[in-house]
Amino acid sequence: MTAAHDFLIAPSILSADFARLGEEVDNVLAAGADVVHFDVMDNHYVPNLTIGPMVCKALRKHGVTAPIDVHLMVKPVDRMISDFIEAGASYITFHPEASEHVDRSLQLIRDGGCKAGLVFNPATPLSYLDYVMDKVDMVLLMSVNPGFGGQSFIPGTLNKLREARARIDASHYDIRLEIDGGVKVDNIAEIAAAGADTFVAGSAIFSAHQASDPHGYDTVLKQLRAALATA
Ligand SMILES: O=C(CO)[C@@H](O)[C@H](O)COP(=O)(O)O
Repeated sequence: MTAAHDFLIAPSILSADFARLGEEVDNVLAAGADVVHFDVMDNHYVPNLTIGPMVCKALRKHGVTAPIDVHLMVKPVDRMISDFIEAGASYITFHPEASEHVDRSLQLIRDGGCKAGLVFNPATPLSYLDYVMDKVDMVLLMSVNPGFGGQSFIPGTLNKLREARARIDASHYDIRLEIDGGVKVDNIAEIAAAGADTFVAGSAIFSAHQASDPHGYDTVLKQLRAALATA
């Protein structure tokens, strides 16, 4: 199991104010976030449409140096992989059922100098990892059905996390186990105890910054870390 100090918190910018995206990203990173989680939706693989490589490039140009974790919810995936490599992504993850050639897509990501990952919807079996564990740097378990922020954590994901953690530990590869969907201050410790080491949180973080609480991001990130310390 990953050491507690290795927990990473990745705010999902899906819940940020897109009209002030650069400032929003600066503020969550200044408040102690580790990674920028970047949700790409195509209104085909998932029923929503968000942002593409130009926005990733713009964040790099704006001065963001933190890792950018690009979650591709698109089909097909390979063209977007090349574009996000060029745009400055750090991690690129995709859904295996959205790629005709999973091994090739993983290799494309690594050949471009990025870390590669597979994403599992709540009902997608972990068996997609068979035969490609050596090409994976990240396993991302969705704890909601993809497409929207603000949904509730699906409790069955805890058992799936335990199963994924066992697979990763048995593989002896250096693979991060990320969880995405409905992560909050009151459930993050239980999620960590089930094996996750990287935590995407959208609404929990971005809803914390309000006019009445200008330090909301600091407060919620401290609360998430304090909860993780108990895991
Ligand atoms: O990829 C997705 C949704 O498809 C997520 O990254 C959500 O954006 C997480 O939002 P919260 O559940 O934390 O509000």
